[in-house]
Amino acid sequence: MPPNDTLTMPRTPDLLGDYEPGAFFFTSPARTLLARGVHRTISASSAGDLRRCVASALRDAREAGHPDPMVVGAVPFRDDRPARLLVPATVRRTGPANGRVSGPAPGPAGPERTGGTSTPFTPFTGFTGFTGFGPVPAPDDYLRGVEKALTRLTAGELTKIVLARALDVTLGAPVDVRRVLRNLVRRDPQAYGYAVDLPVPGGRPGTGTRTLLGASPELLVARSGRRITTNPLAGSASRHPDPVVDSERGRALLTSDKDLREHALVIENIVEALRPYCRDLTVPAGPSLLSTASMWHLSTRITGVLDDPAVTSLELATLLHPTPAVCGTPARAARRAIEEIEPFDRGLYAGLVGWGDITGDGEWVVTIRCAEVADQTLRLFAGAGIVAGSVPESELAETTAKFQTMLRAVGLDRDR
Ligand SMILES: C=C(O[C@H]1C=CC=C(C(=O)O)[C@@H]1O)C(=O)O
Repeated sequence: MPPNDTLTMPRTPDLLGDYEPGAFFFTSPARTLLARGVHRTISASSAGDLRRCVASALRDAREAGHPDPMVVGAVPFRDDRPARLLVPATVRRTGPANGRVSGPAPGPAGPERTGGTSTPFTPFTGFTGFTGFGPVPAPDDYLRGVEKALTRLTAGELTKIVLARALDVTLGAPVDVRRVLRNLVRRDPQAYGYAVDLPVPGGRPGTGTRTLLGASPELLVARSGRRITTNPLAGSASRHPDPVVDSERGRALLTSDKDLREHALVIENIVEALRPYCRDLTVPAGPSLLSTASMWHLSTRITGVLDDPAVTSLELATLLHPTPAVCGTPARAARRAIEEIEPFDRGLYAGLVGWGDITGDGEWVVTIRCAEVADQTLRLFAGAGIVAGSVPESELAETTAKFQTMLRAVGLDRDR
């Protein structure tokens, strides 16, 4: 057997291969989950209500004899929008998804990477042609939105804001959801791949006609017993197919004053939020580089030990959300400015997606590098952090680069 076969040999069970629309799929560097069926849906009207509803749904499920009560799904960016969380009927778990390569993936020589790494630009072929692209807002309007944000930054109303845009893509045939998910996971093996079944008006849960798909590089929080980990990202540069240029971009990001400030605001906010909950918080002195197939990011991996083991992963996640990596500072002013400037509803984009079990353990990642898929259409989302000194054209280019994660998984790789 050629030595490389060990890298692609199917593991059993192959949960990625078994995924069908209607199910919940989540994969992290530690594990893969495939959840099917609905034991109970969770409806809540606020974040506090959500925590209570989840805790009681898990207790009820155990009392009803459920062998493995767990909550899975996604929580939206805005706390006045409904979450998409449920206790599934069955959950299968295994190690990292089929096709993941253990250890660091090969990449160009260059800056040290302490986060995950991916090799850039592996094309996928065989998709049906597309019939249309619709950016929301139009690129010129996004530039004007960034200008508005810069005015508010100068006026001192804000220190940072994340402005996003959407991209509507129409294909010539229904989207092959299974295939797009497989491409996302294989292309970014260090990322958190996910698929969440979404409600359709009048439809039953689990029917699989609308799906949120993505591959997020950003861990909001994971809890394993008392140990917690968070890995905020902020500060970005796009990858380049030439390894020398690519490495140079990573190196430049590590010393970019604007990106380091953008990153530091996120870390300060998260550390401040976690301190009261942790007896021990380990925060690296400065960021390192993390890469996806499309992007370089500044990354800080923070670990801690919980004072109170009763605090669940979902409680921690909703405590941190929305971090300045998706919203801004001060949070309330940033949220208001986002509502005023962005001409679309973020929905589940920039929220959290993951799982939590009855012990309180779980993994929740930031819902980015994603798209809502329905029939022949996809709505992609991408945002960029704006601080004093941001250049509108660069922020537009950054969102274009972030769209590439989904576009390439669909077999499209033109800049939009
Ligand atoms: C908001 C997004 O990315 C966040 C995560 C990493 C880097 C970011 C940045 O540099 O702006 C964003 O904070 C997105 O991908 O839509």
